Amino acid sequence: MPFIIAIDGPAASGKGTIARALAAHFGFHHLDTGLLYRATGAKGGDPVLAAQTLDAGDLARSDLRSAQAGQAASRVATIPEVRAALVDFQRRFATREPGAVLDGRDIGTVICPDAAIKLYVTASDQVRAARRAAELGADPAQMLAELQERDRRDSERATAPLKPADDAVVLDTSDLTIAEAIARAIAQVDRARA
Ligand SMILES: Nc1ncnc2c1ncn2[C@@H]1O[C@H](COP(=O)(O)OP(=O)(O)OP(=O)(O)O)[C@@H](O)[C@H]1O
Ligand SMILES: Nc1ccn([C@@H]2O[C@H](COP(=O)(O)O)[C@@H](O)[C@H]2O)c(=O)n1
Repeated sequence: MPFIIAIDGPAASGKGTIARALAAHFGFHHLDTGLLYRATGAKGGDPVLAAQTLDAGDLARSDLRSAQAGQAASRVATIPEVRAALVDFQRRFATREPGAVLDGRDIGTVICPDAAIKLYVTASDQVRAARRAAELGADPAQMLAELQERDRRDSERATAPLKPADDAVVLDTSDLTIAEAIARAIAQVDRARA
């Protein structure tokens, strides 16, 4: 039975950083599910058709990490038919042996409700904006507005809104270095595997 690690949280909280590190540490597969929504938003045309026909080329586009791609992703992510088109791929990925780490917004609540361990990674708005601004070479105030708008849309949508699963472990990385955050996440997974 594959071991599933579900990681959710708001934008730029450090989910991807932790997910990649956990996958490397435990030898698991990693899926950044946000990339599916970013690619769907960037593809243009009918978003439902875009989600239904996503291919490897769409996911390899070089412009998916931009703030604009994040905004487009969060708009198409409010469409229930778009979300439905992406469920099977994510659930199939989660069955890969020996285990899988998926990070996103609804992994612990909708995609993998039976995951062995669920982490909800968060950080203060200011810290997240500063980190993303440094990463993209952008203005922190502009990043703050962008993240808050995206978080609001993600939290308020009717289908699969961003929220911690009832049984998620909350990991606030505001005052943690990357190494500290990863060490805490590894400790949580070790506990769940014991
Ligand atoms: N604990 C930390 N301390 C300092 N910087 C961090 C920490 N965790 C992550 N970062 C940095 O913050 C930025 C955002 O991290 P990351 O991409 O992992 O977030 P995310 O939650 O996956 O974002 P998104 O939801 O937009 O995909 C990256 O530049 C990353 O290197
Ligand atoms: N499971 C998920 C993952 C992502 N989204 C939406 O995509 C946007 C971009 O995600 P990033 O993780 O790359 O920032 C995000 O703002 C969500 O709108 C989602 O709905 N569900």
